[in-house]
Amino acid sequence: MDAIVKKTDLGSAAEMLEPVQRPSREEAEEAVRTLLRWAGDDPRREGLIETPKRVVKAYEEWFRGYHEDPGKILGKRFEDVQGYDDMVMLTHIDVESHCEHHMAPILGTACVAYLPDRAVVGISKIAKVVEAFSKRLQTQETMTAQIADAINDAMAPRGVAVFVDAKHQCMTTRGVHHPHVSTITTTFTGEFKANPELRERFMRLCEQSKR
Ligand SMILES: Nc1nc2c(ncn2[C@@H]2O[C@H](COP(=O)(O)OP(=O)(O)OP(=O)(O)O)[C@@H](O)[C@H]2O)c(=O)[nH]1
Ligand SMILES: [Zn+2]
Repeated sequence: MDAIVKKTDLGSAAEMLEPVQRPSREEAEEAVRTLLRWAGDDPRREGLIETPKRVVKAYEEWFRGYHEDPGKILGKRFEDVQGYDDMVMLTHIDVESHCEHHMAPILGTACVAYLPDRAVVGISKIAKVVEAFSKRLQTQETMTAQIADAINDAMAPRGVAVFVDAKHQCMTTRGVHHPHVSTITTTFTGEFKANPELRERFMRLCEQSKR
């Protein structure tokens, strides 16, 4: 029987390991040359000469979330909102991530809502938090939970709701080849978790915004 790998096991195992050393840019480019040879091509041919450099630059963009701190992003709050205490919700937040199993793109959208407790944050910061977690190697479940946790920890709102709908290219372009499958994940905290009506309102607004 296959072993069940729990995140907690991985966490404690990872804690015992030496911290990973970030390779130099040259080493990263050399790794790309190795993969090009593995794919069956010749990294010395003209069209591929600059490819390692471009791939490493693309990685900086796709994985920049490792260098972003969601707590800091959400650090500035506004209290002068005339007592507004209803849901603040963002829809159609683009999600461009990569799966941690195959490093293949995960493409979709997110809806995020929170119930403020006195203070709100600049709405762009919510989109930035989604980016900070999506620009990493992810599973959709982890990313969804991390977005909710970060908002919860930084703002202590009365509740957070996160909905992610995405396509995994490791499933659509390879493996099982199901090109139309979408994966939906949700995380609810606080009042969203406790109150089904509130949760349904969030889900309805999410669905409506997709039409
Ligand atoms: N739970 C979860 N699974 C994911 C996610 N992204 C990809 N996967 C799945 O992770 C699994 C990895 O499975 P493995 O059996 O280790 O690898 P594999 O043989 O390449 O899997 P196949 O994709 O089925 O060919 C696959 O079932 C993927 O569909 C994700 O965000 N969440
Ligand atoms: Zn995958």
